[in-house]
Formats: sequence, structure tokens, C-alpha cells
Amino acid sequence: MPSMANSHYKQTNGTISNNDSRRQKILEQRKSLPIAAVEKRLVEEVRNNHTLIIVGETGSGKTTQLPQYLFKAGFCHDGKLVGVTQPRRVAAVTVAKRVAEESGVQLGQRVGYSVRFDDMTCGSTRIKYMTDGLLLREALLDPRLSRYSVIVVDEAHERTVHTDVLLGLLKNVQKARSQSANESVGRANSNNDTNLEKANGVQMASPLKQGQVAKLPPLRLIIMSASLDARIFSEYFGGAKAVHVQGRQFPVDVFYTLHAETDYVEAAMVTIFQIHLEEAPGDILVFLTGQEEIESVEGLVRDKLPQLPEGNRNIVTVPIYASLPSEQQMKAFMPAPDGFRKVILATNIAETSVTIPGIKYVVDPGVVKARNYNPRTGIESLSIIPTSKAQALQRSGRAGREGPGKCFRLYTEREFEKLADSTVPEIKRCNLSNVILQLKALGIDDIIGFDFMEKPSRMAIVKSLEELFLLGALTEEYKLSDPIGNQMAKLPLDPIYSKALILSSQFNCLEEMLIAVSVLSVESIFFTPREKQEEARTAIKRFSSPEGDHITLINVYKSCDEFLESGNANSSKEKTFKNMKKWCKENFVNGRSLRHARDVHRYGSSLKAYCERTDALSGSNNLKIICLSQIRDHVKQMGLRIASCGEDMLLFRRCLAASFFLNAALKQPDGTYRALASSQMVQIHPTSVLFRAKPDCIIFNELVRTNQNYIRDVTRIDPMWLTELAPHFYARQD
Ligand SMILES: Nc1ncnc2c1ncn2[C@@H]1O[C@H](COP(=O)(O)OP(=O)(O)OP(=O)(O)O)[C@@H](O)[C@H]1O
Repeated sequence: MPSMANSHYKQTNGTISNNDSRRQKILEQRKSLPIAAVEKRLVEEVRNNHTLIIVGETGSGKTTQLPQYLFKAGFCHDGKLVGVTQPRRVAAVTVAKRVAEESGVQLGQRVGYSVRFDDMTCGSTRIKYMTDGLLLREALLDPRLSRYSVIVVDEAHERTVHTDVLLGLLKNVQKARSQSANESVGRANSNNDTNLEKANGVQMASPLKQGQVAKLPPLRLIIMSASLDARIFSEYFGGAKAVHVQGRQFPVDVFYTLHAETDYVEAAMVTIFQIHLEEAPGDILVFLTGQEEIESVEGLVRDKLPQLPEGNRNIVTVPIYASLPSEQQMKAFMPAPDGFRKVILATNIAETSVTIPGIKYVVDPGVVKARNYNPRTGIESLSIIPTSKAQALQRSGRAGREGPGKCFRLYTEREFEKLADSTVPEIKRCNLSNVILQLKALGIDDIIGFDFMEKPSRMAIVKSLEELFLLGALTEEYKLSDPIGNQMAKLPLDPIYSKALILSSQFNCLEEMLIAVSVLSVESIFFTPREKQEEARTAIKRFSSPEGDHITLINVYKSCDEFLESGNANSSKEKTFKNMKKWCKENFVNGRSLRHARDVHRYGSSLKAYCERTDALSGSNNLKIICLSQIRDHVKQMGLRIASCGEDMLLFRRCLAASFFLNAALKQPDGTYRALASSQMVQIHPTSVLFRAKPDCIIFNELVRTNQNYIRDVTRIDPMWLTELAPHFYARQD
């Protein structure tokens, strides 16, 4: 099977083609989209309605076309932007590339994107695709989103926690902007304006200064999806108008199994080979639930290939999931080598918005991995659950984007009928600390009274407020504390990680904490192939620290750095990549994850390399890539002192105890642990280096329920440190 790394792949996606026939083809394709027939009407509706809901079939052209129509119609005059939010970064990036190509402009110029850790925009950007989380962060700096004339919230049916909070926030911003539009500049630039914003729950980060232009046009809001219950959104926005774009571009035939499948992974495998042997050429997109499952199917396909007749072994598999570094995700969008059929193994990251060229077949087992959070116990569980009808529709929609397609649902039609119409909004099943911290930073103090589209439970809100208070982010009046709360809100991380970074500068170990947080932000950096478990265990021992997983992870990271630095100073980028790959393989380290951690921590190198490559191919060399948002830059900008504790890891462990005190556990006589904050009985996960050692007192990173209550990423601490370093919590417990 050809590997994606030594790629026979041609880079085409996202580059500007000078090829006239390609431009012509794109032009014709655009004209043939169902949405093209109603361009004028849609623009009129946007002019006449401050809030508009657009429902249209998958592939009808909403995401790529509407922003271009609005640009053409003058919504970007005076330098204003049309912002389009997506629940996922891969959609924001790939759609922006497509739209730049369609518009015949360089990506990052008139059309750009901005996602966490990667900003491809410049001063002349007018159509900006971004994740919904990123727009929320922008609101911290610019609470009235004054640069935007229109915000399009795409794929709203997904109801991610960010989409829901964003909708609430946008409602406030709209009110504030409509009112300020009626104010005169002179009056609006003083106290009046600030009061008005506060009254609407949106507080200026910094009040307007004399002479600053306060008058803003009303903010237009468009909510879009293919499978959205327009009524709920319309009611929330005071009876906003909904329009339906009729028609889909290409038909997709949907097939169901006759009987329920007991093993969907096996069924997916069989279906892949059936399609390959029996159906016409065309690539296959398979939806699976996570990295592990994807890697296992990759292995199964590889094992099975030699059993196929020689002429039929032309399959190449490509994984795509959220924690995969961007440059590797992009491989899914590249064409397969000539004569090969590409099989993309994806999580629901590829479910909405994206167009993966070449896909003709979709295999949908009808399941998804979902998080669930129990605010009473503080336990997050990950379980595999059936998708909703809306998700099934989105998945099948991926097959009909370039021509007619087929979708194979690995469940019966009766099961489909029983599926829920839409997914339970994430806001009702997640820990809210992060979101509450952001709302507080936006000046929204009354969280319980906030106008959520669907209110999270009171218990979930109270629990998160309490957690933020204990971390020092909120005062006793539950207001954002200064400087800790403010600093925490600025970091694009979970509050507990942000706290750890801030504290580590006082413990002289910010260098080490930066590495730990980066590695913990990605999928596991260890790689244990099924057939080499013993070898992998021995290899990991070389890095393992008797003090626990955090120091072990730092050891891996630093060892790789040392290896790359030793004798490699003048190596080319390619050579460094190659060396790193070799080192990872020898040490049973997951190269993908480690590279990603290095991106998050410091370099942004693989992202940059990817962009530079596409830039070179597009024949231009002035692409502006800003990777400002790396965590390291954030903490530097906050004035935190980046120092290393060197060999003295005691300081680092004390810092972990001071930051993760809410995640401390004590060993019980039977060898299990009691989590001190929730009193839940938990066990150290078998992948931890402390699984056998079982120290008396530990802190952990996360508590996840699978078949047991497992704690992951564990470090040994002295129980006395808890009362010393977190007296506000542990003195209270006595
Ligand atoms: N990267 C791409 N390569 C090739 N064709 C593309 C690409 N992106 C979009 N298209 C074409 O444009 C059409 C419209 O895509 P668009 O994303 O605008 O649809 P949509 O209505 O937003 O769909 P969805 O609801 O599924 O996101 C696709 O069906 C496809 O034909």
C-alpha cells in the first residue's frame, strides 16, 4: 500500500490554478449550485432582516457561496468583514481555501481563515472563516465585534457549546449595535455607550475613548444549516425569518442493512472491500468514532489487502481526526495516486461543511463518540452512542458533492426511524468552567440569568462557578478576579491548565509546565502496536519517571529535542522531519502526536511548512502566516517569567499539587483511590507509569468513565502539600 508520507500525491487543493479550464469549470460549477438561482433574493433578505435563518440541502452552496454574494453586494464596504463560523477547524480551513480559489485570490488576502494556533488573515481580509470558539475569543478584545458587518453561524444544528454561547452573545451584540447606531457619535463615545452595553450584559473591555468612532452599523446575523429545526432558532431570535433553499446538487442513494449489525467495525471493513470490488471508481469516506478505532481499521485493511486478487490491491487509507496535526489532516483532501482508491477513515470531524474531492461513497455505521459530564460527581464519560437523524443526513451529504453518490448505512431503516431528530446540545452535557470564564471575561456576570438558547442545569452552572472560585479565577462575589481570572481567560486552554501555567512562573518551572500542557493537549504521545506490546513497554521505560506521568511526558519531549539538536543544527527541515520520524518509531512514540505537541508549544513548524509548500506551488511567496497564538507567546505577552527548574522536579510537582489540588486522590487500603473533591472511588489507568507503584497520594489530569472510573496522567505528591498549597480548600475539609 503506498504511504501518504512518501507521497505520490499531487498537491492541488487550495492552490490557485492558472489553468483556464479549471477556472471555467469552477465558474460553471458555481452557477449550477441550487443557491445560485436565489442569489438576488437571499441578498435582499439579508438587507431586510437583521437576523435570517437559512436552511438548504447539503451541498447546495450555502457555506461557499453566500459569503461571496454578500461581498459582491457591498456588505464589506468601509472595510467591514463577513465572518463565517464553523464548529470545526478543518472545515474553516478547507472552505476558506476553496472560496479563495473560487474568487481567484490568494488565501490569506481577501479570503482567509482564523483558527486556534493558526491565523491566515491580513488587513485586507474581507471574508473570514473561523471556528465559533475563535469568534468568542475575539469578542473578548472587541465586545461589539465592530469589524464585522455580517456574522454567519454555519452548521448551527450541531449545537456545540461554542455555537450556543455565541448565539447568546451575538443576540446581545446585535441589541447593543442597533441601539448604538441610533446614538450620535458625540454622545456615544462617553459614558452613555458603556452604560448601554452593560445594560445588555455586554461590557466594553475598555470603554471608548474620546474621538473614537462609536457608531456601528447594525450587526446582521445569519444562521445556517442543512438540517436545522428553524423554528427553535426563529423563536430564540424573536420570530426571525427563515428561508429554505430548495434542491440539492447531486442525488445520493441511501442503502440500509437488512439486519442489525453486531460489530460495526467489522461491518465497515466488509463494506469497504465490497465497494472496492463491486462499485465504480470513486473514493470512500468511512465514519468511525476515534483515533484508536481508525488506527485499528487501518491495520485491518492493511492485513486484509494481501488476500485480494493482485489487480485489486489498489487501496490507500488516510486517517482524519481532530487531534491530528493540520498538515496531516490535509492529506485527506489530496487526490489518491493514479489508479488507487482512497479510503478516508474519519471521525465526525468530516461530517459537516467539508467537501473532500473524489468522495463518491460514504460508509456510516451510525455511531459517534460523545462526552457526557455529570456535575454531581465531576466525572466525564465518553461513550459511543447512535447519531441523530441530522448527523446521518450530513454524513450522506458528503457523497453527493461532485456527482451522484451512494451512502451505506450500517443499520436498518427501522433503526434510522428511531433515531433522535437532532443531537442533545453540548451545553447540556459538558463541564461549563471554560465557557463561564469566557462569559465572565466578557462582563456577563449573571450566568444563571444569561439568555441561553437552552439553559444548562443550575447544578452544572453552580459547580463550575465553584470550581472557578476555588482556582482563584473568581472573587467571593463571583466576579472575574484580577489578575488571575483575567490572565486565565486570555489563555485558550482549560482553566485548570491556565492556572497551572500562571502558577508555574512563581514556582520557576514555566518551561516544564509549557511542555506538560502542550503534550497533554494532544492525543497520547505513546504508540503501542498490538503486536509489539512488550517492546513498546520496554521502550517507554527509558523515559518513565518514578514520580509519574507528567515528568515522563516531559522526558519524552526533551529527549526528542535533544536528539534533534545533537548534530542536526544545519539539517534541512525535511531531514529534521525524517530524523524525528525515525526517532519516534524506535522509541514507540506517536510521531503525529509529538509533532502536534511541538506545534502547540513552540514551533508551529509543520503548519508553516504546509502553508509554505502550498504557497510555493501557487507560485507566490508573499503569504503571511501568523502563528501568534502559540501558548508560549501568550504567556510571554502576559509578562510571565519563563524559567526552568532544571533537574529540581520537586518544584514542578509542588506546582502541580498547587494547581491540580481539585484533582487529588488518596490510596485506600484495597489499592483503589478516593478522589478527594468528589469522594468518588477511582482507579489509575493501566497506561500510567504509576499503575503498579500506587503511591499514597496523587494528582491526576482527568477522570473519565469508560468501564471503570479511571484517572489518567497521574503524579505522586506529598499529601502535606495539599494543606500547605491549597489551604482554602483542604483546611475547609478538616
Ligand atoms: N474543496 C472543494 N473542492 C471541490 N468542490 C467543492 C469544494 N468545496 C465546495 N465544493 C463544491 O461546492 C458545493 C457547495 O459546497 P458548500 O460547502 O457551499 O455547500 P453547503 O450547502 O454549505 O453544504 P453543507 O451544508 O454540507 O456544508 C459542493 O457540493 C461541491 O460541489
